[in-house]
Order: sequence, then structure tokens, then C-alpha cells
Amino acid sequence: MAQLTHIQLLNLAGYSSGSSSHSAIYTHVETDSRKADPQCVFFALPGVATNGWDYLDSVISLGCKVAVVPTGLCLKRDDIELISVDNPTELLVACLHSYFGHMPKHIVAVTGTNGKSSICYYIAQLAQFIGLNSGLVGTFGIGPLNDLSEAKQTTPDILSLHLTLMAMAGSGVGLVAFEASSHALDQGRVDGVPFQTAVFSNLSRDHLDYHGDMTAYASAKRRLFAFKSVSNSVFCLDDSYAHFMAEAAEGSNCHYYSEQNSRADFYVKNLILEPTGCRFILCHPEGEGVVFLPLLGRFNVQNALAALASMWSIADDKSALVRGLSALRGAPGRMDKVQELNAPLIVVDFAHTSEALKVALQALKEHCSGRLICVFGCGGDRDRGKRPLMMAAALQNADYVWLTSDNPRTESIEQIFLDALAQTHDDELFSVEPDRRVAIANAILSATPNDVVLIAGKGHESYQDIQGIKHHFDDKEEALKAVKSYVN
Ligand SMILES: CC(=O)N[C@H]1[C@@H](OP(=O)(O)OP(=O)(O)OC[C@H]2O[C@@H](n3ccc(=O)[nH]c3=O)[C@H](O)[C@@H]2O)O[C@H](CO)[C@@H](O)[C@@H]1O[C@H](C)C(=O)N[C@@H](C)C(=O)N[C@H](CCC(=O)O)C(=O)O
Repeated sequence: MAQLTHIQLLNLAGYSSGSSSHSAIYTHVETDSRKADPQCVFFALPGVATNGWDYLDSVISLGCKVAVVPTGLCLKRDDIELISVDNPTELLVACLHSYFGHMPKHIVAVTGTNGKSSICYYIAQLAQFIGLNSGLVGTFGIGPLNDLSEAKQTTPDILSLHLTLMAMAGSGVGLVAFEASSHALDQGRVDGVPFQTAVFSNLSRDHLDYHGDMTAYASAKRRLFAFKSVSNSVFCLDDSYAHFMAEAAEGSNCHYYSEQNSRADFYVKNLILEPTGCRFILCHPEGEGVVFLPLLGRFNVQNALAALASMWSIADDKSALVRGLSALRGAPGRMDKVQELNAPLIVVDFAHTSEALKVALQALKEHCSGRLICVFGCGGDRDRGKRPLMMAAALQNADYVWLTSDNPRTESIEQIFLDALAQTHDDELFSVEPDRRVAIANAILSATPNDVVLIAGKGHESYQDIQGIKHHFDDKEEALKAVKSYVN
């Protein structure tokens, strides 16, 4: 079992062993006072709302005997030994790395406003394709790719994160695709993680409540490329912040990807958006070739290029990597295809804002040779102002709309419909059907094989919340039932 002696702790902290005769042995480290016990070293880390050292009394009451605190604070206590260091986070990471486990061989971090989760999901799949056991840390889950646990945050706190990475390494995961949020980068939650590869997708307005302005937001993301461990950096040349990010990547091997810019190392030519995916000529540093990417949406071409570029220097067999693109699966509930021959293309997506609906519909329009039909609803007990905007986005970007229920929660569906329809005109092409099951069936049965049906809002959610009761409901399941009647 992993353990740390008091002397080892003092040595890592830069104190000579002789300064203490303590012979204690610690079995773990802790940053949350509520989990402290006599066998742990408590690390008092700085926070946003509060700081770890505000909880020393509770740590002491739980029997903890030693705490690492930042220097310069007046924290005298008789009942606990305080070890002062300039940077407790650095010492925490040093203890973890030296005595509690090892990290996966490859950690690929992805940052950017959009696309992080999908890019990570594709990286993890490409890794499997070239024989590397892979894992994920991000919104799609945490853990080995075939055994993901639900993620509470995009990027967890520094201790959970290190323990998770070590557990993955211990269970044979060789590559982890890692979503690095701007909050986590700003707060040092990822400090000490030995990322070898860093990827930047794009930057647009988001999280300004936290960062204040775009410069601060961009600078938080840029921190990733300044990590000393990063030896490969990947940037989307189509984004105007790419060069700002690249400035921080001095000394690292930089690769660029682009949907069509031939100055990039990875780009595509002759892109054709087909009913079930994207076909193009892929240009990469070792040549070019035709690729069919079985994913929907032009933006997924960019996401797949990002994943490919990030894996390029890791993979020995580049052609296997390129072949892997044709085997990529989309993330559950995101542009998720419900496939059946001789039926319309049906897509389940979690778009639940007017902007997301617009993006999803515009992406699907390019794959559609017939009519584009949209089924969606607006959630109850949430922002009422977005309801007419969602309806407008659906009407503007689809050829026909089925307005139905989402999660009405405790609100009446009639009220939700009234809000959604407030600015709708009679001559617009839509139907209103409160029963989501019926709306999905009707939309599919009324479609021709050339049409595309988007079922939006719930993604891979498996319930519908009506009056506080969660009833089993799965858009994909319902779509498949309707498709069966369609085909028969
Ligand atoms: C505003 C913000 O980002 N807060 C984050 C921050 O919280 P904080 O600094 O306030 O932490 P705190 O809870 O006061 O604790 C400070 C220190 O005291 C310790 N503590 C705290 C309480 C206690 O009783 N005892 C105790 O010892 C804590 O363990 C910690 O070491 O540090 C915590 C630990 O890392 C984070 O979990 C927490 O994220 C909150 C919950 C959150 O949800 N943040 C959002 C904004 C966020 O991070 N989102 C991004 C995704 C963004 C995207 O959509 O792309 C994410 O990565 O999930």
C-alpha cells in the first residue's frame, strides 16, 4: 500500500529531516477538511470562495496531525503540525507523484470553447484503434473508455484528478484524453499534470461571468500551452486565437489543422456532406487520401482533424490512425444517428438553446437532400425568455417543426406552448403535439426517405420529468420504434 513518511514529507517540502523527530506514516493526502482523518496529510489549498486553511479546526477535530499551509499566514495551532511552503499545490503534486502512483504514459489535453468533449472522445477512440488502452476525463465521463463514470465537472479538483489519472494508469490505461476547462486552468486544478500534447479548438464568448473579459478568458486557456511537459501542440488555424495560443507554446512541436486552409499540416479537400457522414480528401504531413468520416456536421470534420493531429506524433502506424477516422463513433446524444435502411435519417441531439438548435439544423441541412424536420420542446421551470427564441430558430432553419414537450417539470405544458408560440405566425409550418412519443412518431412517419428528422433537446437523457416524476423516456428508443413501423 502506498504511504508517505513524515521525514519524506519534510524532505519534499525542503526542510532537513533533522528538524523533526516525528516517525509518523501517512496513508493518503487530503484537500477537503471533511474527509480528513489521523492517517492523512491535509493540504490547505487556496480556493475561489474559501480557502483550505479556513477549515483547520475541522481537520484537527477529525484527528489529523499535520497540515501543509502557504507561508506568510498567521495560523498558529498547538494541536497540529503546520508545514509552511510557498506553494502547497506543488508539494501536493510532488507527494502524489513520488509516493502514491504513476501517471498514464500519454495525456492529451484539449481546450477551447466548443468541441472539447467530442475531440476528446475521438482521441480516445483513435488511441484504441492503434492499440492503446485509453481513458477520458471530461463531460462525457471519467475513467477507461469502456467503463466511464459520470462526471460532475468538466475538469475535477486537483486531488481527485490526480487520483483518477493514477487509478487509470494502474489499470493499464496508456492514453488519457483530457478536457481542460478555462476555470480549471485558471484555478490551477490541472497543475502538475504531465500533459505531453495540448490542443486548442476555438474560442468564442463564454464564461465572462467568471473571467471578466475575452483577454482573461483566452489567457486562461493559453496557460495550457505553457506547461513545461507539453512537447506537442495542436491549433485550429481557422480560429483567430490560434496564434495567440501558439505564442505560449515555445519549444513545443506545433501542428495546425484546418477545414480547408492548405497552409495547415492537416486539412481537407473536396468535402462532400453525405446523408450518413462526410467524405473528403485528407491531406496530412505524409500524403493524402480519401476518407469517409461517419459523423454528421461540418464541425465534426474539424473535430476529427484535431483528434488526428494530436495523435500524429504518438502513433507509429500513421495509416492505421487515418483508417481509424472511418470507424469513429459519435458521442451518445450528440448528432446521434438512428440508422435504418430505406428510412429517413433521424438524428438525436441535445441542442436545447436557440443557438444550439440553429447550429444543429444548419449542420444537418448540408446532409439533407429533402426536407429538414425538427422535433423539440422547451424545458419547464427554466428561463421562459428562451422559448420563443427556440421556436424562431427551429422555424427559420427547418422546413417543418413539431413543437412538443421536453421536461415540463412542474409547469403546465399549455403555458410552455403559449410562451414558445408567442411570436409565431399562422402561416408558418408547424404542428403542436404535447406527447413527445406521438410527436416523434408523427414526424418520422410523415418524412420521406430523403428527409432528415432532428429530435432535439434531450440527447442521451433517459427520462422525462413531468410534475417532478422522472418517467423513462429515450428519444432514440422512440425513434427506433417509429422507424420499425416506417420500414414495415
Ligand atoms: C467558481 C469555481 O469554479 N469554483 C471551483 C473552486 O471552488 P472554490 O475555490 O470555491 O473551492 P472551495 O469549495 O471554496 O474550496 C477551497 C478549498 O477549501 C477546501 N474546503 C472547502 C470546503 C470545506 O468544507 N472544506 C475544505 O477543506 C477545498 O477542498 C478546497 O481545497 O474549486 C473547486 C475545487 O477545484 C471547484 O470544484 C469549484 O468549481 C465549482 C463547483 C464549479 O462548478 N465551477 C464551474 C464554474 C466550473 O469549474 N466549470 C468548468 C466547466 C466550464 C465549461 O463549461 O467549460 C469545469 O471544469 O467544470
